[in-house]
Amino acid sequence: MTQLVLDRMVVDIPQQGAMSPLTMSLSSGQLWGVLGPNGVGKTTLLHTLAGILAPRSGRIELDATPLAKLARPMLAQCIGVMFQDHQDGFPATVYETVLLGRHPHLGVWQKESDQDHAIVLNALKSLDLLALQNRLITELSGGERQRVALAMLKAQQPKVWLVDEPTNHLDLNHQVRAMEILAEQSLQGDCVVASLHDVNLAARWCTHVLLLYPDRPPLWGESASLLTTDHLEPLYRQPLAVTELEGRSVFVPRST
Ligand SMILES: Nc1ncnc2c1ncn2[C@@H]1O[C@H](COP(=O)(O)OP(=O)(O)OP(=O)(O)O)[C@@H](O)[C@H]1O
Repeated sequence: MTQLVLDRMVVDIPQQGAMSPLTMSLSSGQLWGVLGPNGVGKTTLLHTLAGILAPRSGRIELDATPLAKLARPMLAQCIGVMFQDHQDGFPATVYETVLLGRHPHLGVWQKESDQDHAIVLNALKSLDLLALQNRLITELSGGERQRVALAMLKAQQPKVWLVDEPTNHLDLNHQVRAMEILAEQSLQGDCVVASLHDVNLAARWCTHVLLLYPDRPPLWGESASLLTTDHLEPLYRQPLAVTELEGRSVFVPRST
């Protein structure tokens, strides 16, 4: 059982006043959607949960150990991060890039094992990338590059997944595939946290949501109770209509 515990944790958003503290637990088996308008701090929150940025105040613990005290190799094995922008430092192939996901699990001089290669092939297959495995990542489309980033994260096999806008650039079929992979991982016992702009993807797949408002305290809890027009209209400052489809809520913008 993996648990990321936030105790009165305040995200340090540059040039902003004090944000409301978050006291919550993110656990194995949960798929969290972080929702909120542009600039509210979703990416900054994910970077803070990854230990890349320090919180302004409060504590974050991974399985009862303060994040700041976890050794870097352990952090790299346990927490996987997918950033919004992918910086391609050098022209590696798709296969080589996904293989990098295995590196937190290898010793300094250790070569990748047959098992590592099998994990990489499985990740490539899941993201529909087998045919592209020998292509240079610098020559891929935005959506193909996004799928490589997700495959690399899958190959890493972290216990905690922090993914920033996982469906960015993806066509409808691959959006569904990406959300299915995140849901599968949470069902297999990982803790998954994804920032999302599509409230309908959140309603379909997320078990829990964290709603970050620019002008009122955040709300968090089970998706079924929080994803309502009462909570979402002030979140986006957008009137919404809601309907039921296949037993789920579907939100549509209304004209003002
Ligand atoms: N390096 C930086 N220096 C100064 N301000 C920054 C920096 N990075 C982010 N910010 C500011 O911090 C705030 C939160 O940014 P963040 O990227 O976390 O928002 P977000 O909710 O992920 O937005 P979006 O939905 O547009 O991706 C924004 O006002 C942004 O302008």
